[in-house]
Amino acid sequence: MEPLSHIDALNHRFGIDGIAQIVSGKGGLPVVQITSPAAHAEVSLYGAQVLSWRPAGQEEVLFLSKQSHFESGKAIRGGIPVCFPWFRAKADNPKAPTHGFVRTREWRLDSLSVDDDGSVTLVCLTSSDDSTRALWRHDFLVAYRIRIASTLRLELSVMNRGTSPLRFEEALHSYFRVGDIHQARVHGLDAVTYLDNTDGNKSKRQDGSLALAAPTDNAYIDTEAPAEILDPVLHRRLRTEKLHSSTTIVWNPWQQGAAALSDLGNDEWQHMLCVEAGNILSAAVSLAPGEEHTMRSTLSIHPE
Ligand SMILES: O=P(O)(O)OC[C@H]1O[C@H](O)[C@H](O)[C@@H](O)[C@@H]1O
Repeated sequence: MEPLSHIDALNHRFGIDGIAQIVSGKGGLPVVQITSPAAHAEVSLYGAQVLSWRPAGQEEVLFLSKQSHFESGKAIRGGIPVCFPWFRAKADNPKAPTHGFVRTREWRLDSLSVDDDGSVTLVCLTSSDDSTRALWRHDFLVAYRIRIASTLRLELSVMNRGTSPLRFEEALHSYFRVGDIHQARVHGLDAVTYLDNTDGNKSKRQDGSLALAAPTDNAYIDTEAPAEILDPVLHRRLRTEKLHSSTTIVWNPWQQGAAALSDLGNDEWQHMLCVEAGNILSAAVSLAPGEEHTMRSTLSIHPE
């Protein structure tokens, strides 16, 4: 008998008839496709990256670039990349991959199940090996629990499996689809201090809701509160709630930044907005040997 292909073997072990199957996605990367009465979703095992989430009766919530690479060694532009164990460039090694190494490696699918309430949960794992130790010397296990329903709940758990303390940054780098970036507003950050990465990380204070009008790369600090994107064009409000995340990053490269990104189409920046749950910069997380930290982000969509 012929050995099963990687995708067939995953399906054989984890597929759920009529609800979840593993398919060969773009570039041959394995993708878990979920179709339940509550939502449709796609999760790439490469990066454990949610690429699509469409609650029943709603339009697609996430932005995915039409020009994205789908290729081993390159990041997928869009959906919800997982950034770990550093965010942006690695402070002591500018040659290391930006946002860490877990978004450019295939994760292991650990379980796929339907819960009593009809929601579908998958758990993906990744852990230290020689290739990660070459970039970051620590021993770790990351478990990512993705619960797909009319809300999308993401829980990223990091465990220190080594014998010395470790310190890491993390983010769930959500790319949201918006009708028109010029008309979208972010609520929930009023009076919050942020570090403006387009201006040497100068400390500034948000006054009222955020309307973007230029390249924006802000790290809002000490913010555990929910944020909402109001989208008058798509007539919806996207709410992001979080737990054990004290940084909210808001990013849009604007026209000039987008022009420098080969994996983003010319006008696509007008239809995306990143509002990310994270712990970065001085909010990096420290774990003693054996300790574990879980950050949660819950997304929901509401008509306006
Ligand atoms: O191009 P990438 O490596 O995916 O990063 C895209 C962006 O991600 C985050 O939002 C950072 O705050 C930005 O500084 C960065 O430019």
